[in-house]
Amino acid sequence: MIQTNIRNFCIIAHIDHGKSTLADRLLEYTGALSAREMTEQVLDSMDLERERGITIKAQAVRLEYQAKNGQKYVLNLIDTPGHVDFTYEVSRSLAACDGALLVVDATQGVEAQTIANLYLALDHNLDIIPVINKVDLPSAEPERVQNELHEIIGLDPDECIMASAKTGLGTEEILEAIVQRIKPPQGDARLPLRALIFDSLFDSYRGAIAYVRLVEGKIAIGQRIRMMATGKEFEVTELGTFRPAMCPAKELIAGEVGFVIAAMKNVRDVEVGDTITGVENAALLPLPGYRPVQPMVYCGLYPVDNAEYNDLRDALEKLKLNDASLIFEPENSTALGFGFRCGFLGLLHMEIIQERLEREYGMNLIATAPSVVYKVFLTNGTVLELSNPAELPAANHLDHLEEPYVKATIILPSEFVGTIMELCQDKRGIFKNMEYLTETRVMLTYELPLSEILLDFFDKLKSRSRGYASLDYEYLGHRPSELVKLDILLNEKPVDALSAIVHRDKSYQRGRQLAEKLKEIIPRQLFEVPIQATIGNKVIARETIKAMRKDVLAKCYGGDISRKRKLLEKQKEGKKRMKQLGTVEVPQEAFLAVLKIED
Ligand SMILES: Nc1nc2c(ncn2[C@@H]2O[C@H](COP(=O)(O)OP(=O)(O)OP(=O)(O)O)[C@@H](O)[C@H]2O)c(=O)[nH]1
Repeated sequence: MIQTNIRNFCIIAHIDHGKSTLADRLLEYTGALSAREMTEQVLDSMDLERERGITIKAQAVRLEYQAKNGQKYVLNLIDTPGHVDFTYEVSRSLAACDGALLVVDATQGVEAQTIANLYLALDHNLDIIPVINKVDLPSAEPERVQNELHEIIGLDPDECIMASAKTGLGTEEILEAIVQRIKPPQGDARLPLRALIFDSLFDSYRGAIAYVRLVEGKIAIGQRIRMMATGKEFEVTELGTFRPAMCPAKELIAGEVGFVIAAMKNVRDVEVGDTITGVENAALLPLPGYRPVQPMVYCGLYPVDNAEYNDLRDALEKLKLNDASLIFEPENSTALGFGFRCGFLGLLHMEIIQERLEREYGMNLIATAPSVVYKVFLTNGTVLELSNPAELPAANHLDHLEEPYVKATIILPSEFVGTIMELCQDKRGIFKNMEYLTETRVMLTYELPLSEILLDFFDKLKSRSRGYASLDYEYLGHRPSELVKLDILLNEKPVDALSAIVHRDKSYQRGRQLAEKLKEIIPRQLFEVPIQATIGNKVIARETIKAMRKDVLAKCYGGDISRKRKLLEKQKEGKKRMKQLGTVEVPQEAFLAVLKIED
């Protein structure tokens, strides 16, 4: 019993190559939405996503299409996140599909993320339909892109569909290709239930909602279900499909994509990648590929005003309801007071959470520099996982440290190869491979410490390649590294929130630069403030902030009162983000100074 009239597919594309626009065209063509309703792109639903123009949460929509052969088909489009932070979410969305549209911008060509996601799709055995988009643009070079796809993955140039998501060119051809070239779902509805959770959402009335792909069996309202990884059990209260609004159904069967609601209190009850089975007639094995959430990047978040500590905790708890990958625990810093150490999937995820805390919850925050997770091997044989550099035990207790490494894939025009290789070398990269994709485009593979990528790798990559290089990376594992702790003292007092773990070879240089940078950033105070950088007990750099009488009104010559008020307001604004450390006032940028150091 196989559902021959269903096709489950996703769209793989590099950022800005036109995934959302193409999805809109498909929705419009199949009548899922009228043109008038199409004022906004449907699949990116969070405000922040729209503003940043990226896709964060995977979602799904069901299209109905009458093919040229006269048959009706149900096409489930599963949206995938487009950013390297969300690789695991991407892999779960791909696992829910049988085929993928590979969208490549005809003016840009294949990029690092296209390749990374394409390889993921091939791993999942998806049928690939290459779509060359934006052929309406004068600068489009569809033949070159066709060639690249042929060189890189051996795709037959004749298989490529020329399209413009803007004008609608190629839309029908794409829909026909989905029906003809993507295999129907293979699972049997008579087997015990196995449904893959590929995404989840929190609704304040209904609790957590699971987005599922039924792989085998059936699920019906009233059925008792079990989450195979967590063992939690629930009773199904609502089911249905997305068209794109939620449309209720009595049951879902193998091959279908839809949602399940079962009085689940928060998104941790519905972990992405987990398998739903029945309490009765349970499946023996879960679907492959589940992995618990693993944050890669941590930072400390502290309220500027200590009285807002409880508000911050409430806000984080609310965000966590809807974001299973956000992790936080209380932390105490001598410099910053009470706050939280928060774990994120990557830098973008971190920025999004910070921005939401500030915008949606009105928090005024100090964020410390992001850190990776180090493995600390102590002389007594214990191993610690450490995400806060300030907590590194003293050197005499340390046997050695390990830091996370990633495999980085960089695609760039060949003229920039020299400068980018130099950059990778400088970031402690280990060269692995260089491959010409075409005459003018090169793919470089390096192994790099994740901490170097967090620093400023991406910005430097972009500036050195005039924006043309693209980067993707995946976690390889932890490796031993010669790391030391760099401390900063302000006014003779160590500031724990400014401590950093750095490579021994770079520690002196980093200490000097950090002291210089802090001198620039920290405003003059009423007294002289020494800044010292130390490793162990050794001072490796020293700067002094000269004393100054702060008298902003002096500039006004006692004249215009409105101007005076303006200046005072401005000064108040400037103060907001200041944190009083002992007797010294330190602005937010100081805690991120370590990220902004120029080589
Ligand atoms: N001229 C032209 N512009 C297009 C076409 N398709 C998309 N665009 C434009 O390209 C930009 C990026 O398109 P999106 O659909 O937002 O890209 P995306 O791949 O969904 O981006 P992410 O959501 O970040 O992954 C938008 O400004 C679109 O209007 C096309 O076929 N022709």
